[in-house]
Amino acid sequence: MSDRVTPAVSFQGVTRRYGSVTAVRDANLDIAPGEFFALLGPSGSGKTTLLMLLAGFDQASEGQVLMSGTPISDVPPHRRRIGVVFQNYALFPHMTAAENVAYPLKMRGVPRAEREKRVNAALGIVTLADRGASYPSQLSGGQQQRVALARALVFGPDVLLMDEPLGALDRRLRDQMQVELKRIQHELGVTVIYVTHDQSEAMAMADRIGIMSGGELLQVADPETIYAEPSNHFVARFIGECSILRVSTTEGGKGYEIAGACQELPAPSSQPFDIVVRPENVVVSPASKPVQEGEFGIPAKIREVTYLGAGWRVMLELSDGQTLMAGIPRGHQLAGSLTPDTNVLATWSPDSVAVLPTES
Ligand SMILES: Nc1ncnc2c1ncn2[C@@H]1O[C@H](COP(=O)(O)OP(=O)(O)OP(=O)(O)O)[C@@H](O)[C@H]1O
Repeated sequence: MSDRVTPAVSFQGVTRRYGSVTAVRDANLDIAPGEFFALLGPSGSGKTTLLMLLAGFDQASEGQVLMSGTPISDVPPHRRRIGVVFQNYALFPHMTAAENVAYPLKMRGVPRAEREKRVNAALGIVTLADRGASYPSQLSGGQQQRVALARALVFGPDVLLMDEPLGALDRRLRDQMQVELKRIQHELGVTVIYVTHDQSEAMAMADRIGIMSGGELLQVADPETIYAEPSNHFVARFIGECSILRVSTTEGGKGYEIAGACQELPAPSSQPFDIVVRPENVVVSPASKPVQEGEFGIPAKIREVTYLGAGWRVMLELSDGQTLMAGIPRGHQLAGSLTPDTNVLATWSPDSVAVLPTES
């Protein structure tokens, strides 16, 4: 993010404790205006707590939260210019869609004529202009979530917080809504902070992702960087599939060795280290194939084969017992002979792996 732009949202040294539980620990994070930021992590990692602190439904134990450079601890939730959408829509069942959307405006004392204009515009944005008179029970899950979104957007918030907003929808509808949400965000230029535990959703939608575990922000980066250069084992495993292999350097430090296979390749100075290998970067060849210059090659044995439709996922075992996952596309020369106990050669380009410090 550019240094010149005042962040729409900043968390500065934010910690939140509940008795002996530290829900968020020393969070430091700047989110740019108009950014789509995903908070991704397993259940209980502190994602919702961060949102609640920003929305004003909770107070930090330490540190401060700023919006557009101004600390907001004394600003009540309804004055923070933040819209919130949760997984369970939280629509009022006795109000029509239009009345639901009008509610925040009514609370803010917006006159009737202006209210109607804005409600129609908000329902138009979520492509429900013709359903204003419907009650929530007459709408599908996806439509109800659109109404909730219109209600969060109707007063023109600077920041939109979404906590697992698509969690209750089936896969197909979720994919559609992802595209829709991106369109709306683009159209309005609103800053979005989006909580999810679904890594593919975060990858598909976010400009940047913050990975949380145990109350800590482990890595904040764009999706490509998180995938290609995870900062530790947890991030590597949480985002996509991978194998993490223990590596040692060869004598003289001129190369590295995995399960007895050596290659003259540049190695990091801290030893030993691990590498993260993504299955799509592993090429599986007949065992007799020689290793080409510039690639890392290692003999392996097929342990398990899983058919995925578009190809196969194979689990390979190295001579020291480490496992390596590889993707085999349809039409691959070994497609017909992918059987357990077959000896193969696994190769990859050293550029395609991430290097990580060893973790015990
Ligand atoms: N009001 C509270 N009182 C006590 N502990 C709480 C409270 N709110 C959250 N916690 C604890 O703080 C930790 C973080 O919770 P949080 O809801 O922020 O996680 P999350 O990542 O949003 O999880 P999920 O994906 O399940 O919603 C958890 O251990 C939770 O039990």
